[in-house]
Amino acid sequence: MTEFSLSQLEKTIHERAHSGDPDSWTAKLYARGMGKAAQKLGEEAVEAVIAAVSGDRQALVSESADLLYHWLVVLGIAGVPLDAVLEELEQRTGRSGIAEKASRPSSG
Ligand SMILES: N=c1c2ncn([C@@H]3O[C@H](COP(=O)(O)OP(=O)(O)OP(=O)(O)O)[C@@H](O)[C@H]3O)c2ncn1[C@@H]1O[C@H](COP(=O)(O)O)[C@@H](O)[C@H]1O
Repeated sequence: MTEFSLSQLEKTIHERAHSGDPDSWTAKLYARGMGKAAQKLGEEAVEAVIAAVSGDRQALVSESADLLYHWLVVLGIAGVPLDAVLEELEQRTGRSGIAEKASRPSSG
């Protein structure tokens, strides 16, 4: 199990975005703005879908990494912290009733 976390990547993205390093892909994406970053997010999502339906496990791993990176860039440009998304997901675990339904004995 890796120690790496999305929270760590979010911090790296924030640092690189404001680094002024001309070799930084993150800084370039931030400079090009939300339109380009969102386009890249969409492209990576499509590539992940293609990998999934074609059964290419290694490509799915790689495209998923690209997808998560570009998703964090889009969140960063939008000024939405990763924590806001995690809190939303956390709330849904209580709101959906899925856990309650799963623990309820079947009536049939
Ligand atoms: N996880 C990533 C990551 N995943 C993908 N990419 C980059 O995303 C780009 C997407 O590749 P594409 O071939 O789709 O894009 P392209 O064809 O070059 O671009 P367009 O023609 O679409 O404009 C590549 O340049 C990849 O290097 C990433 N760039 C950076 N990171 C992380 O961000 C950190 C900081 O990176 P820099 O900002 O480059 O220092 C790195 O240490 C990594 O942890």
